[in-house]
Amino acid sequence: MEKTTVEYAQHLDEKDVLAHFREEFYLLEDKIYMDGNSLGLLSKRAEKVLLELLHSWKSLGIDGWTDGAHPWFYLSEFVGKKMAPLVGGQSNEVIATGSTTTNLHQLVATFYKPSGKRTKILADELNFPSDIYALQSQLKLKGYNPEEHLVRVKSRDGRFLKEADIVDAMTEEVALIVLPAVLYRSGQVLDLSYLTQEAKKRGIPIGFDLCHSIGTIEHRLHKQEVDFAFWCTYKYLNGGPGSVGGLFVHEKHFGTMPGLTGWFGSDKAVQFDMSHTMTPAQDASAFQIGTPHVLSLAPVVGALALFEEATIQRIRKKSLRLTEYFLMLIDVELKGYGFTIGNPMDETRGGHILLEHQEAARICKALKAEGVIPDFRAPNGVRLAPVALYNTFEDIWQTVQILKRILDEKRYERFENKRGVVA
Ligand SMILES: Cc1ncc(COP(=O)(O)O)c(C=O)c1O
Ligand SMILES: Nc1c(O)cccc1C(=O)C[C@H](N)C(=O)O
Repeated sequence: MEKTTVEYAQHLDEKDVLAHFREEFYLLEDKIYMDGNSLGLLSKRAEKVLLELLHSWKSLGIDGWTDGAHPWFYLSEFVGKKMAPLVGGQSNEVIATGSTTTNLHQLVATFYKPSGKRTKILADELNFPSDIYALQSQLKLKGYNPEEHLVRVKSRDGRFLKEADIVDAMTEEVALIVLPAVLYRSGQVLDLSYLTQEAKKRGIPIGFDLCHSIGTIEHRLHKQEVDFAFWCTYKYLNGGPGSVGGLFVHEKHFGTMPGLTGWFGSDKAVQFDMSHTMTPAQDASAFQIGTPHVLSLAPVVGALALFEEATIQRIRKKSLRLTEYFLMLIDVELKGYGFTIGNPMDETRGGHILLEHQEAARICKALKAEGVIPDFRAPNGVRLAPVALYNTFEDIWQTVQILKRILDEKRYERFENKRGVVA
C-alpha cells in the first residue's frame, strides 16, 4: 500500500494497540488537536475523579481529609506513587505538589549550596524562561549577580544542545546544574545518564525539568542517580489547566532539610501536634510546603489511571511511530514550501515536532481556522504534538494535507504574521 495514502494511515490506526484510549477523551468537535504538549485534553476518568472529590467536600466537609474515596490528607503521596513509574522513581521519591516553577524554587533553595569558589548555577540558553527567572531570583536571594553566576550553555545552532558542551561547562565554579530533559522548542531529548554521571564525577548536584518528557518518554531517574527533577501535569499527563505538578528527590537525599519549609512537609504522624519545631517527612513528601490544591490534583488521579493501563513503554513506542510517520509525510508532501525541520530526526526527539517557517505565526493561525490546533513558538516555530493516547495516524495525514492546502493557496496571507497573546 502506498504510504502517503489515507488508506495507509487508516491501516496504521487499525493496527494500533492503544487506539481504544482515544474514546476515553473529550475530543474537540471537528478539530484535530495537536497541542497536547502544551495542554492535554480532558479525559472522562479525570472528570469523574474531580466530581468525586467535589462530592467528598459536599458530603463530608472537613472529614474529607481522612474519609471518602480519596482522602485528601494522603492524596499528594498517592498521586506521587502513581507518577513514580513514569519517572523511574521509587514510590517515596516522588510527590505531587506545587507547580513546575515553585518546585524548581524549592529544589534550588534545597540543593544550591554555594561555597568557596563553587557559586555558579549551570543552565542552558534554550531553557524555558520561567526556569531561568527562577534561577536568577535564587541567585539574587543568595547575594549573587545572575549576569555572572548563571552560566547558560550555548547552542551551536539555536535548536539543539551538545552534551559535550554542557560537560565542558561543568567547571569547579559550578555549584548546581539545572537542565530540561526534553527541550520545549526543538523537542531534543538530552542524555540524562551521561550528564548525571559527569556531574557526579565532579561532585555537582544535577536536576532536570521533565515538563516536556513526562508522559511521553521513559525515565529512569532513580537508577541514573539524578539528584532531583520537577514537572507539570497539564501537558502529556492531561491533568488540566494549572493542575498540581510533581517532583522527584533521590532517596540518597532523604533527611536533607528542604530549603523552603511548611507544615505539609512534616511527618504526617506529628503534623497536627502543632509544634514550632518541624519534623520533616523522611522522603520526598518533605518537599511539600502548604495545603495541597486538592481540586487541582483530582483530575490527575483519573488521568494517571490511563497511563497505568497503557504503560509508558507502549506510549513511547507509539509516539515515536507517530512522529516518524509525520516526518515522512512532511518530507514527501511539503518539499519546497519553505519548511525546515527543527526537531531531531533520530530517536533523540521527544513527543512533538517543530516546523520552522518565516510565516510560522500566520501559518498557525490559518491551521486553527482550518480546524488543526498547533502552537506557535517565537520566532518561527510551528509545534505539532501527536499524542499517543488520543491522536491517530489519520489526524497526522489530515494535518499534512491541510498544511499543504494552506501553503498552496496562500491561505495564511489572510492573517497577520504576529503571535497571539497566548501563543
Ligand atoms: C519546560 C517548562 N518549564 C517550566 C514551565 C512553567 O511551568 P509552570 O507555569 O506550571 O510553573 C513550562 C510550561 O509552562 C515548561 O514547558
Ligand atoms: N503553562 C502554560 C500556560 O499557563 C498558558 C499557556 C501555555 C502554557 C504552557 O505550558 C506552554 C508550554 N510550557 C510551552 O512549552 O511553551
